[in-house]
Amino acid sequence: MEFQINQQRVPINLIWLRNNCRCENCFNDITKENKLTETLLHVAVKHYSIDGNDVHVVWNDDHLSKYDINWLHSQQRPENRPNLITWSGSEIESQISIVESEKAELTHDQISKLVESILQFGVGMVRNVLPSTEATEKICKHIGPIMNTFYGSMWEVVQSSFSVYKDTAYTDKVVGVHTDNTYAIEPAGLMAFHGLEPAQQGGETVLVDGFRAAELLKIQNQKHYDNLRTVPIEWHYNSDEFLHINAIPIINTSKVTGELEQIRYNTYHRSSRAPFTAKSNLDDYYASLKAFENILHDPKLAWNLSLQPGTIIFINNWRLLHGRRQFIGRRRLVGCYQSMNTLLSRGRYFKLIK
Ligand SMILES: C[N+](C)(C)CCCC[C@H](N)C(=O)O
Ligand SMILES: O=C(O)CCC(=O)C(=O)O
Repeated sequence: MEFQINQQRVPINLIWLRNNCRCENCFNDITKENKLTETLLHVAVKHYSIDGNDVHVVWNDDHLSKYDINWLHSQQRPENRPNLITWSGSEIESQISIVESEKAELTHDQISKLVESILQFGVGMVRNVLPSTEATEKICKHIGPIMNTFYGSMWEVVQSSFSVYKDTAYTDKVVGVHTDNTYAIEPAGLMAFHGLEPAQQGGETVLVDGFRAAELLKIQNQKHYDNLRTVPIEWHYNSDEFLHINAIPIINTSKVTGELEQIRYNTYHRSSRAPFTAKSNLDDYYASLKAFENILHDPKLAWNLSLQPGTIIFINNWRLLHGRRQFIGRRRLVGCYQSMNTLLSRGRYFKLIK
């Protein structure tokens, strides 16, 4: 049905409209929960009227509904998120938000700026933080709850943990750019790193914008892009009692908007199972994978930085790939994972997403 609203003809589905009535019998305005326990299908409008910003509807069963015009419009489209700005290399350093904390406290505006930077660029920083796990945790909790995984909640990257996790991250070797938890059903959305004890030599961090890499792949060869977007590939984490396996494509787009949503790439955790595509397509798939890796490893895309005590870097683990150079001597990072739900919820709280 089309409603004539402010000289505009606005197409509205009546079943949607009736099942989203906001009156006190249909909707709990305290809990924001629907009260209708099943979908009402056989609905018809007896008549409707417009009074300023309100649309009044009388339904065929004489039920009365009132809707705000702006709300009606807003519910016909996906939520708006800050414009994604993709980047290559260290150009990004001057664009991201770097907020200065005071005694591991952040103001409302500082947290909003940090979350906006992470939503836009995939990265943000907090400086002037006491070089301790406790101060790091306090800052991270300003964004929201910390994820507790088999690595623990606040975790550290030190070589002494290798015997538990048996993962290259817990060595002094180079770790190529990757996203974490590719083997998980839901990878951590946000990673915080605080370099409490930089190595004597080496250990620098490398960041790559995976969305920029995916954009470049799509421009270079749509078939390569489609291969990585459609073919599930199996990832695993296999260490004593930690046995995680999941098969998900490398490039994942939103089912609502079609926009890039998640990059999952970690060559260390790619399992031995063949990618889930026709055997006849496997050679092409590996050519697509190689083309993407060539882009990921292009020095022009890399932002090389050194994590120093006092600065926490927050990265969107669904978008940015991180890695590190090999190092000599003792090196200790602390940090945590936080969920994508937490990051996006904070974006809504600060009205960055609406
Ligand atoms: C970040 N933290 C120290 C907890 C884990 C380090 C290992 C991450 C693992 N290689 C993965 O790709 O998920
Ligand atoms: O050691 C680092 O800088 C990062 C290690 C790593 O890749 C990780 O913890 O996921």
